[in-house]
Amino acid sequence: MTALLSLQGVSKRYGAVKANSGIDLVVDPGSIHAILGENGAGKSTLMKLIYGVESPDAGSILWKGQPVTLASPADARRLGIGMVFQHFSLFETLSVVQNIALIVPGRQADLARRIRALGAEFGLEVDPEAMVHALSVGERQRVEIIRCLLLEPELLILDEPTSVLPPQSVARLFDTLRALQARGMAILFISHKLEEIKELCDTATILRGGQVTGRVTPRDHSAKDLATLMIGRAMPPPLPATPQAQGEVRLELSGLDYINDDPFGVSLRDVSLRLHSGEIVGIAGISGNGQQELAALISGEVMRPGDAIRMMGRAVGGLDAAHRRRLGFAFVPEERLGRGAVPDMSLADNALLTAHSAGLVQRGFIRRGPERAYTAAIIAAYDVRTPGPEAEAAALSGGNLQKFIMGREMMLAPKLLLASQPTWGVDIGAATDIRQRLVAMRNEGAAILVISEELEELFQICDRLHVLHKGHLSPSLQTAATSVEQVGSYMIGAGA
Ligand SMILES: Nc1ncnc2c1ncn2[C@@H]1O[C@H](COP(=O)(O)OP(=O)(O)OP(=O)(O)O)[C@@H](O)[C@H]1O
Repeated sequence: MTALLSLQGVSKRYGAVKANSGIDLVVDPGSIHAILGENGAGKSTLMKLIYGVESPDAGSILWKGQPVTLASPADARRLGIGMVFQHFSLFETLSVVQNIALIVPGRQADLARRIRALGAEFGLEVDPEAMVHALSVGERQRVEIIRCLLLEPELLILDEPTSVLPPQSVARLFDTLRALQARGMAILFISHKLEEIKELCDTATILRGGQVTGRVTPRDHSAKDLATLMIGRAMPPPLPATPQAQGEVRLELSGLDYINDDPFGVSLRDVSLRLHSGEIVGIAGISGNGQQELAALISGEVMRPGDAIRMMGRAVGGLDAAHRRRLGFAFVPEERLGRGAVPDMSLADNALLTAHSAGLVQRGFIRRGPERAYTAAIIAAYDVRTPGPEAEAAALSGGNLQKFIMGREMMLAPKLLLASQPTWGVDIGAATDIRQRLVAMRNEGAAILVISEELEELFQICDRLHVLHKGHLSPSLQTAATSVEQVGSYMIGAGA
């Protein structure tokens, strides 16, 4: 059988960083092939070379046995290669169908019909007329996947497609991918979720430090084995949460109502919760059920004067984000690039954005030395793989940028931390580390609110859980006394 795609000795460097070196890869038609590796191992770079976003410095790429030069994604698409990116590439001010029409030929009315049909067939429902800015991360990803499928590729590259999908959608997506495979499509699948890889993929290529370090059949290995192969060492054991006496209330929402004037947004109804010092409370739920709105109201991105939101004992509804931070609040937003970090600014300047109170500014001037030292400390403590504080945020791999943003906020030792999707895109070793640090902060008395779609994560670190569904918050559930099934039924609005 001629390989659909083969790479021979492919290398790519960015300055001093060898992102890929001497990579050999063979992708057969109709196979689902995983690319495994820790954050910064070079997975995304490799996919960019295959999709024509970047050109290799050395080596060759063969498509159906013929050498090809992929000078742009348009070249790759012409051959039959489609890609869904980890960072979304949709225009916020256009509707779903308008975005798709930029790449997929056809009249908008026909496209809208096909979008609905594909959505229904593959469990990727999305309203073709919805404006992208009003969509949740999960919905945006659905749009990206649909856009690719409409072009009927022979090779589909998926860069962490499941990281924002709820469990039910992951199962449906896998059914979709198997159906596509049965029609002969090959799939390159990047994920940090090893159980998913074992379930879905026929073969896996493991990268470490930009080189291929192994080729395995994932089904024949335990997730623990795969993790060890990937990170080159054994995983640390989880840190148990020590029981805590309940401390003071650090965040209190009482009957919070929020009428969203965006017709595609979610309104919040009568949301109440209390978060004490020394506890981690999780907000579970499928994305697009009010998580963005809740985070915006708590962080101060959206202000609503009144008494419904209290932080550290003060009504903060009318205070802006900077003011809330001065009370000891820190925030990790869901979107890393854009909200979490300014892409074309250095890491040092990105650190300054929220850490200026940590002695980095004097009489209005930035103190470059302390700024650099502070950033270097984040990089070291959180194992952020980057050349240093001067690197641009956009040059970091997705997981490393997430580690940096989490580190930046946790280094502030806040009294109250709100973290949305704290380990999104982070490899299993680093995710374990971030969760351990959250538990350690809690053990030292911080109050932590975690918004996550990963139930496993929430069950692992939270003392209590609430579930958000269509803007309603479930009652508080003690993690030790609830079950995945009970939380799952709240997630789909079926109550307890
Ligand atoms: N545009 C760029 N400029 C400079 N360095 C880059 C650029 N893109 C990637 N790199 C570097 O190349 C290396 C590989 O990054 P890549 O994004 O391919 O990793 P990854 O395996 O996909 O990681 P993740 O799991 O975190 O997404 C990293 O050290 C990264 O910092």
